[in-house]
Amino acid sequence: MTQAHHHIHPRTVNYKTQFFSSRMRRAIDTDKSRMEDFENIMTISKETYFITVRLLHRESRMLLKLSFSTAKTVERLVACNVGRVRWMSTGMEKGSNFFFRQLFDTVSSTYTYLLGDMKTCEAVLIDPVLEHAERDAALIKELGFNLLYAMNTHMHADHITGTGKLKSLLPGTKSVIGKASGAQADMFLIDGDVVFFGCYKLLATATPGHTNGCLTYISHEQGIAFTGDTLLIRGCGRTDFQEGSSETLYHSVHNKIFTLPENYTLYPAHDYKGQTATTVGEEKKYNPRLTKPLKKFIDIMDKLNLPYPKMIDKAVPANRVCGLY
Ligand SMILES: N[C@@H](CCC(=O)N[C@@H](CSS)C(=O)NCC(=O)O)C(=O)O
Repeated sequence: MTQAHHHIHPRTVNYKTQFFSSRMRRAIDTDKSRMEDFENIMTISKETYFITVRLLHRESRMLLKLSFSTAKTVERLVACNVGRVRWMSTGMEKGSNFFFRQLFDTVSSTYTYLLGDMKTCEAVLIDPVLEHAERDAALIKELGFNLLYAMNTHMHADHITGTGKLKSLLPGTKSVIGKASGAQADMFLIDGDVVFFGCYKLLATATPGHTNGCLTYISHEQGIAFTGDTLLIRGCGRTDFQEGSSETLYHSVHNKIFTLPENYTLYPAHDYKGQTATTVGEEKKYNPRLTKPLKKFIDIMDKLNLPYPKMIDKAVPANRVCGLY
């Protein structure tokens, strides 16, 4: 199922709407007299309403941000400083059963992400690296997770995926990749597919350009997205091999990533400068490539002149079978 998101301009909202849970209503009612100025931003998909309400606390000048969905899967209370919009969390606040861990490979500068439901113990791993399969499996076991899926954002060229090895270390794990990647796996995703783990889910969104099969995995509940090599922090994936196309990548980013709410945190597959995450708002403002018009972007990409990844001749054939699925 494909989810289309439309942004409705902020407008006054009746906070007594039936969409609020009693817990949330109580929280607002308790301090009602001190709340001034509220607005809401609504994101509507086919099945869910995501509503963010901003309430300004008159005395402390704190901005309370309440995000929730009518699907009742999420209720977040995020406090941030007025003006600075410093998010305290991305849905990983106290009380949530959402588990998130960013892991790193220093050789290929690859990030691997472990996500889990701490209540049901179901987990997924995004973009594992072969050389760290044992580390990842040990962590998963230690934390008591049951790894459902070893997922790839795309067919990597700079390292061999850890998927195959993880399947043998953690029997029952299924390999997952985009159908358009042309790779072999246990499960193939197309745009709009949803992967479930416990009570959480990831929406697979096609973002081709670096490769044909590139997917961005979005968690609307947590306000986070895993962009693979499509969008890097202040950069983007190269487009000079596999099925690379600068024009396609540009449209993927502008239509599928930059249309997400600006406070969504983005987690890339790589960073070469020691940065760990970014946001949609930051990249829309500061990405030195993707803030440019299409023609200029293509010109920048044509002139990148990057050396081929050292592992490409080994990695691509191995990843065609997901490191043996
Ligand atoms: N030096 C590394 C490869 C670096 C590289 O080419 N990274 C890719 C993503 S992995 S295919 C990329 O798209 N980089 C874009 C950029 O602007 O850096 C190696 O030899 O493995």
